[in-house]
Amino acid sequence: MLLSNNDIKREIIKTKNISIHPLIVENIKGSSINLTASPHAWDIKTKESVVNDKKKKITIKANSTVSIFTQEALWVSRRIGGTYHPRVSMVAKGLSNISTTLDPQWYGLSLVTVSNTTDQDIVIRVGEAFVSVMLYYLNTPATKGIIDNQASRPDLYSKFNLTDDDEEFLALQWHRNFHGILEKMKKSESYQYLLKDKTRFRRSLFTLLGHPLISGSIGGVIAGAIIYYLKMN
Ligand SMILES: Nc1ccn([C@H]2C[C@H](O)[C@@H](COP(=O)(O)OP(=O)(O)OP(=O)(O)O)O2)c(=O)n1
Repeated sequence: MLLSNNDIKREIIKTKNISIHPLIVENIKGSSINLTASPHAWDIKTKESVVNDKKKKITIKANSTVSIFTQEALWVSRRIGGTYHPRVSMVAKGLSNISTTLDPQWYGLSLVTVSNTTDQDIVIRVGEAFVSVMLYYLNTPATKGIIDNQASRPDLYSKFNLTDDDEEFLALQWHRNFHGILEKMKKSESYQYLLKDKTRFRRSLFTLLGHPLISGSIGGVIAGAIIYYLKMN
């Protein structure tokens, strides 16, 4: 089942299935969450950084491909999986599709690779939302402990020529473990803001009654009560 904005917000508040830091509430859309570009990005051919000196712009040269780290680190539990998609506004500029997967139990930054299919350079601003993640509840939880990849993908970024800044950021511990992401998120103003508003994201009684297990149980209790009443008379 695809998560709506209310599902995502509710899960973030509960901290049992999703954590994200930094949490930008405006980037939670109807049925996805947008992730933003960090100042850590490289051309996959030259291996060099494609971020300008002021750390404000990422330039994707004509017909080239770059890997960009998201600013956000994400953790999902065994009950959630996801898919990465480009934003329509990015595709309209001539950037390629991004169709990759988010495994249950993943934690870390995302390294998103995107190609410029045009013969003109394309700029992504640092902090600009450039990829959407759609999240799904899994029918049954994935097997505990199966995580194929290391947090924030050192297997992939170690191939690039990292600047001092890149090295410093990628060595930070908070985005490399589940607790670090959770603790940072919980202390953030945006999390506190969501928390204050939490009653808005609770499942309504109507939605809960629609759940097969709950409606079945209520039906059973009512049927039992009727049978008991009829027997007594
Ligand atoms: N654009 C993306 C998509 C996913 N991931 C993270 C989250 C995923 O849970 C994890 C693993 O994704 P894949 O399994 O697709 O990675 P690989 O291509 O390395 O495959 P495999 O795990 O089979 O080696 O990488 C990422 O950093 N950037």
